[in-house]
Amino acid sequence: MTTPASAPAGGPSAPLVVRTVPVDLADLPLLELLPEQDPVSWLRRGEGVVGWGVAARLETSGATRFSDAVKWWSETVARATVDDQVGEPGTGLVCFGAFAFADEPGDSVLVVPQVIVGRRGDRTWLTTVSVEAPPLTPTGTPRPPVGLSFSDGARNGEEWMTVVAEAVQRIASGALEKVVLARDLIVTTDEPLDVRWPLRRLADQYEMCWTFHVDGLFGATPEMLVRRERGLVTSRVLAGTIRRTGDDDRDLALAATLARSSKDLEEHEYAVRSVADALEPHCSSMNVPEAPFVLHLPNVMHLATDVNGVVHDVATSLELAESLHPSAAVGGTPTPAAVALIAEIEGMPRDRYAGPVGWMDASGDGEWGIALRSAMVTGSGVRLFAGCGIVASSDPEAELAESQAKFVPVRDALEAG
Ligand SMILES: C=C(O[C@@H]1C=C(C(=O)O)C=C[C@H]1O)C(=O)O
Repeated sequence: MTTPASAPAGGPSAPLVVRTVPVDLADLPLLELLPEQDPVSWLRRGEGVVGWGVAARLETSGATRFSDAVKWWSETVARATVDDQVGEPGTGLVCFGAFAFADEPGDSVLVVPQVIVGRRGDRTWLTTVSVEAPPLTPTGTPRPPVGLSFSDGARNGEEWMTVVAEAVQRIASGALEKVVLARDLIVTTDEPLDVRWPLRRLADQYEMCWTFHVDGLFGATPEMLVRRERGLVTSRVLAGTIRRTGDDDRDLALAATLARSSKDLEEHEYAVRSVADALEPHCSSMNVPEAPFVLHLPNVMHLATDVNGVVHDVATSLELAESLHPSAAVGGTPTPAAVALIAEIEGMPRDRYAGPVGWMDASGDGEWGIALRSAMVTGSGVRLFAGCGIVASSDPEAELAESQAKFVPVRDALEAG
C-alpha cells in the first residue's frame, strides 16, 4: 500500500525544481543548521547530508515496500528539473528513507527535504527543492529533554532471558544456527522530544558511527548495510560483541579475546557469508577479508568486516539494501527460519528498528545503514531498541548485559546536561 504526498506548494504531480550550489560554511557542524521542524540527518565525522522541510514524501508498507520506493523514486527523479553545480554523490536530488524490518507490521517512508546541506571532504553544498535558498545560520541550542522516565518495553529482563533460552534450545534442536533477538525500553518525557538534542550528543560521542534521523527514527549506527558510490559497493558487517570496561588496558586484552572467541567468530562468519552471498550476483569482483578486525566504540567492541565489490548491474543502493536485508547481523541463519522465530518468540513489533535507514541520490548512489543503537520518537516519548545474536553457546544473562550496553548510546544521549 503506498500513499504518495508531494510538495504542498506544487500539488501531487508537480515536478521538483532542484538546484545545488557550493557554499562556504567554514567548519560549522551541519547539525547546527537544523530547525526543530522536520529535520533529517545522516552524518559521520562531520561529513554527510542533513536537511529539513518536506518537498515530497512516500509512505509504504508490506512486502513491496522496497520496490514501491524504488519505483516512486525513479518517477520522482524523471520528473525533476535539476541544476547541479557540484556533481558529487549526494548532490542534486536526494531522498532520505527508513524501512520497516518486517513485511508486517510497520510502515516505511521516503522523504525529499526542501533544503539539503551536504559535506564531503572540503566541499560543502546547498540543495534546494522547489524553494528559495534559506540563510544558512546556526539555529541555537536544542531544548533538553524534560522529565525522563524509563520503563520496560514488551518484556522485562527476566522474561527476555527466557526467550533467549528458548532460542538456544531451538538452535540446539537443529532448527536454525543463529537468531538475533531484540528488546525495547520505553522512555516517557514531560514535553515532546527535540530530536536535535540526542542527535548532537550522538554525533559527538559516536564519531565512528553514522548519526541518523528520518521521520522520528534516530540513532548512531556502527553498521553500514550498503554504500554504493560510482560503481563501488561496500558493506560493513558487524557481529560478535564485547562490552567495554572503561579501563583501556583491560579493553585491549578483551579485544584480543574477542578476536579469538570461537562463539563470536562463528556468529561473525554467518553474518559475513549472508552479505557476501547477497551481493555476489550484483558484482563483477569482490573482496571478502578472511579475518575480521575489532571496531572500538565507546560502549562496546565488535568484530567487523568490510566487504567491497564492483557493481556490474544497474541496481540502485536501495535495491542492493533490499537484497541484503535482513542480513544475519539482525535476522539470523538461515534467514527464513530466523525471521519466523523472531516473529514467533520476540514478542514485540520491531517496526523500523534494524531496518535500512539512509539516503539515495538521483543516480542511485547512496548509503543505507542498519537502524541499530536507535530509537523511535512516539507521541509521549521514545522507544529504544537493542538486540543480540544468539547461537548455540549463548548465555541468556550475558546477552541481557550485552543488550543493556547497546541501549547506552541513545539512553545517554537523552540525558540533559
Ligand atoms: C542487533 C544489534 O546489533 C547487532 C548484533 C551484534 C551481536 O550480536 O554481536 C553486533 C552488531 C550488530 O550487528 C543491535 O545493536 O541492536
